[in-house]
Amino acid sequence: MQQRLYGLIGGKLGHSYSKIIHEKIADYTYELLPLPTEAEARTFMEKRAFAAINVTIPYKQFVIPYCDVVDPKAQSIGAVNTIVNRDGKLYGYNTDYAGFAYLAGAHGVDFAGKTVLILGTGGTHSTVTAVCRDGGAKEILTASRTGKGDALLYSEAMHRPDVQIIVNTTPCGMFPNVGQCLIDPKAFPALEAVLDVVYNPFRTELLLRAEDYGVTAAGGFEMLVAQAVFAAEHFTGRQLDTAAIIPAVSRELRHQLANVSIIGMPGCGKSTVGAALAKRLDKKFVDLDAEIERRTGHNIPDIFAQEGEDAFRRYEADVLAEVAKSNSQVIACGGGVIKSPANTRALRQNGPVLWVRRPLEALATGGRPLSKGGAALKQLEAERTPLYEAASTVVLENNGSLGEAVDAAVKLFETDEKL
Ligand SMILES: Nc1ncnc2c1ncn2[C@@H]1O[C@H](COP(=O)(O)OP(=O)(O)O)[C@@H](O)[C@H]1O
Ligand SMILES: O=C(O)C1=C[C@@H](OP(=O)(O)O)[C@@H](O)[C@H](O)C1
Ligand SMILES: [Mg+2]
Repeated sequence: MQQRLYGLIGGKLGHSYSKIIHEKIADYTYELLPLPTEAEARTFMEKRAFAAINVTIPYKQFVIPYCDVVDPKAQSIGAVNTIVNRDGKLYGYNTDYAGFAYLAGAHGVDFAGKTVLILGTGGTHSTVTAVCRDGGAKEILTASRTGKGDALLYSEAMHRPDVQIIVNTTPCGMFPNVGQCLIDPKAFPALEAVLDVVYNPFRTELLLRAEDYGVTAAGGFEMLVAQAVFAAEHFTGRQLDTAAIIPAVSRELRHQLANVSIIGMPGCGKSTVGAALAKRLDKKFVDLDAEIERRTGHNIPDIFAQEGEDAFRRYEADVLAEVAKSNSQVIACGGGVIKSPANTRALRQNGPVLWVRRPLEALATGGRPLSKGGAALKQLEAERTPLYEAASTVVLENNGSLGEAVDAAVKLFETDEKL
């Protein structure tokens, strides 16, 4: 019997971060245990050959009858995500509940007296409903694709101007199908906050739009870490300093996974600083212009000369959409990337956007179709400054040596709390 087995069961576990998270907080080895079919899940649960497991889609309901004792909260929600084997008896808990409550609390979202709209009717819907209800929500509305039962259609939900908090529990906007969302936050005049249980990307399209609209927006990453920390307490039977551990682990992992995107005027040093920064942060370096040249088989001046700027912008948007979904990269963009709002959202979805500023007279101009120098460059700068300002989250003044610029960029990233 493998009584020391700790891990995660679920249908497909390809991109799970649970192993990394658990091994940061506890000293057991944590295995990813994919069980593609229900027959395999049944055999696994019947054998009980594990010390403790987490459970994910599609088995959170399925495992309940195998538990000898089910925590009342998990029972009423109808989902178990944590099972501990104590002397052959299985104890089931739901730490997603506390994980979601943590996420809301960490962002100052209080459900008391509020009208909440929950998107989706799947597994996480009942967990989120329980947190909202226990938190004293005034009214809880649900929207779904079919509008079956008590649910509204998404189109109907858009006509509820009383909605103050929106929670997405669907996989819409999740990697690899980023850039999609079910409703537009702009349709809700009383909106205060949007929470999304999706954690990859860090900011889904729904959250990016909510941020643009000026309301509190938080993704599921801290919920993922929090549910794991609460599960680790059950696994080990020890109380952890959750208030300190959850933010520390979230912060460390976010820094590890985040992209840093670099924007700024053509010739300001994005590619040069970016390549050095990637080495220092141990991230993959992607130069967007080089990637466009690689994928199209043409160099940038030729694309401008033969197909024009509009065609170049389409290549740029397509390549960026693909590149920006992956993690742990430094992405040096071309100077004009900020001309499209969809591009700036793509950059922002997985980390900070660094604006490199360099005096106009110091900008390199060679091989740059739009950098003719003189008055034209000054005009370009005047047009783009507000766009760089709006798209960026941090600013790097590149007016000393290259080494100084790279050191400053590393420091800006390491001290960034808004990743
Ligand atoms: N602080 C700096 N000191 C000296 N040269 C710099 C500095 N920053 C950038 N450069 C130089 O400017 C040129 C343009 O840099 P590059 O990274 O290609 O810019 P971008 O990608 O923004 O167009 C390169 O030759 C680079 O070495
Ligand atoms: O500013 C721009 O519109 C452009 C900047 C260039 O990249 P750099 O900023 O790296 O020179 C390149 O993408 C293209 O020539 C268009
Ligand atoms: Mg460049």
